[in-house]
Amino acid sequence: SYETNMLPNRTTIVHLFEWKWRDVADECERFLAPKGFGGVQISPPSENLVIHKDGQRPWYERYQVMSYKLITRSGDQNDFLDMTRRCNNVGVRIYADVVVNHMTGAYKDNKGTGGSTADFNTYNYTGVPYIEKDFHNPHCKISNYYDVNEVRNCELLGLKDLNQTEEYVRKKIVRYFNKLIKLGVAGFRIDAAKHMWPSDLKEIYKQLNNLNPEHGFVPRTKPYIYQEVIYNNGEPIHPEEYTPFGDVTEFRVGSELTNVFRGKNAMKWLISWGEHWKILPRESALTFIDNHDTQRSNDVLTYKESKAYKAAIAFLLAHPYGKPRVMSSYFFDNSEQGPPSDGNENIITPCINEDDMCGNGWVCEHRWRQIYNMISFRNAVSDANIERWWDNGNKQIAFARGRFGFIVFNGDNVELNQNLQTGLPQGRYCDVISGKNIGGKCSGTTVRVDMNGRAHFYISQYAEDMHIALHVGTESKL
Ligand SMILES: O=C(NCCCOc1c(-c2ccc(O)c(O)c2)oc2cc(O)cc(O)c2c1=O)[C@@H]1CCCN1C(=O)/C=C/c1ccc(O)c(O)c1
Repeated sequence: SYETNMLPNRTTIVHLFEWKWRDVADECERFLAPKGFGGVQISPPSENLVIHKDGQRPWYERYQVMSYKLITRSGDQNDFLDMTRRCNNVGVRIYADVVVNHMTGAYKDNKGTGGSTADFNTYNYTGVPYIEKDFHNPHCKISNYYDVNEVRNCELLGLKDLNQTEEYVRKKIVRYFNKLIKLGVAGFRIDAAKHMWPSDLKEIYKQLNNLNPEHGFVPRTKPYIYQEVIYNNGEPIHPEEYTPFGDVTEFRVGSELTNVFRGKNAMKWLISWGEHWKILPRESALTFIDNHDTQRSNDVLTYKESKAYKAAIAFLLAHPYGKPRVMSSYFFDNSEQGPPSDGNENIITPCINEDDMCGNGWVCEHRWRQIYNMISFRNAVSDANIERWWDNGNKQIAFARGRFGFIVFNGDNVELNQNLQTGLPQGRYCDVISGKNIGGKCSGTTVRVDMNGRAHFYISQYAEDMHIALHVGTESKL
């Protein structure tokens, strides 16, 4: 299993999708560090093609690479270093989303966010430089996901497919990764890893430098690598091909938990959550409910179904399986819509309202009390086992994490009214879902645990949230 390089009592990554580097740095200092977040996944920092579609900049332009220059709408190399310095200073790590499977598709304009140009027809990318020999030949498009050679050697959607088996291409990619390592990142999200040969990736990772001790990393620390491998039932390419040299994004967590928290599958089955559900071994799994891509399909829960979404996230964070990442989005009503921007196509800075939530187009799920309070729950319970599982045989469940935390869910269409054994030390606790401990008083529900660890729980089927969570950290225990 792979070390995430987060500080000891931090556990969770937040994906600040499309945020600017200066805004990430501000968020690290004013919110993420105080709330105990472990790290930030940032959008691809490499120069991308400027795409105009229906009068807007579609979000996926950032996955069409023009060069490895650190110039995007999120900022330039100086902004990047400012972000890593300030975030690492407060113990929040930076994980870069890196796109090295391909360059761009063919497009009517050929301008990059850093001014680089390219001739797509002759596969000539002057900003790197790459020329035709650096791409897979003969050129072909992926049409059959059951042909492993096609998936690796052909173009995804016409995106020019680099040949990572070629020494020159490997060198360019290694140099790009090592530049980011020198600039203080803690690791990488390898975009479209499924479309690259495992042997090539393994060879590339072997040439990566250790993390930069100037950013607070212990000398000789390896970057944390998690690889995007979307597994669809029956496809010949399996995530296990990639786990010998890095972690893998476990998409099935999002789809399975969506089924349960949308009520399609009884919650009681979650007693066996984990490898028993035919998902990756927990030490290799980067887990999430939704990501920037899947949140645009209707296949998984997102901020748009907020009650079920908050409960699914709470379960993800309360359960020891995997290394979780939470999504932080901007509002969108069409699937190609890019981030909130001004009249000059500049991404606008999220504004923070007096209720600590974001405004001007940003959802900022990570600032929802029901979500950030579960980050500190996960930190507080650390690696304690699941104990004292209870369920009503259907859609009401509860479980403890050792003697450090306890969580109850009511997904039924009847009230939950139970006296349960929590295993927690005697005392009064604030439910961190309905409120928080403010100066020794609970702004939401207060739960008394008696000397035998028992407590009474009531959750109406009409309640704003379907769950209650308690833990021994100061956010909860009075
Ligand atoms: O309809 C679309 N795409 C076809 C279906 C999604 O296929 C894509 C997959 C993909 C999807 C499913 C798979 O099983 C798979 O092996 C690959 O990975 C990508 C990775 C990229 O770096 C850039 C891309 O354009 C894609 C992509 O289009 C729209 C319009 C173009 C971009 N796009 C999108 O929907 C963009 C999606 C996208 C972008 C970045 C990602 O990291 C990602 O996972 C998906």
